Amino acid sequence: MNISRRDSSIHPQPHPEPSRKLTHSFHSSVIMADVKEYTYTEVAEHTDRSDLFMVIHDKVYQCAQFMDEHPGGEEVLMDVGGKDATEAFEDVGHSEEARELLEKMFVGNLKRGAGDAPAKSTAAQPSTKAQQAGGSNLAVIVALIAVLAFVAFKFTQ
Ligand code: HEM
Repeated sequence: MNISRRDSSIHPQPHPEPSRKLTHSFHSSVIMADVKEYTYTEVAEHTDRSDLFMVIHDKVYQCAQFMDEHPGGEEVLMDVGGKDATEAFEDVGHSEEARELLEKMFVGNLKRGAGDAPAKSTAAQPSTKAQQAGGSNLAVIVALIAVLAFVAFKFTQ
């Protein structure tokens, strides 16, 4: 009798805190596992008006239900069906509202293979920044020339 009571004190019940943490991490991994991954080859199989996938910023969207509603028309969506539409989508300068609509069409993430082209978003960003930097450099040069011309003009008088 006494021995069994002493046994239970040697092996106390586990503290509730770590077990709660374990449950939490278990749930997060279940949520992560729920997000489907598509290869480019899989995305390219969905090009029908009634089943149209497109990739924007490495996320895959099912746009079939949106064809009639798109303010830019269905043709532009058909053109990028089964492809990476990041450039086309960003070139138009879509609003925040358009980006919120995208969330409802999300079906999974793009799984980029070794032979696949790199993300268009990352390829486009440096050139845009370089262009912006080039533009501001030009402004500085023009301002310098204006100041030098003004100083030269003052000297000649
Ligand atoms: C599923 C992805 C897309 C969604 C959710 C979407 C959503 C929208 C929305 C809400 C507008 C109204 C203006 C705005 O709020 O920005 C719009 C306009 C437009 N979209 Fe899209 N769009 C998508 C993909 C595309 C693609 C791939 C193109 C290709 C070029 C495109 C071309 C246009 C054009 C040209 C307009 C302007 C229409 C006008 O003002 O006459 N969109 N889009």
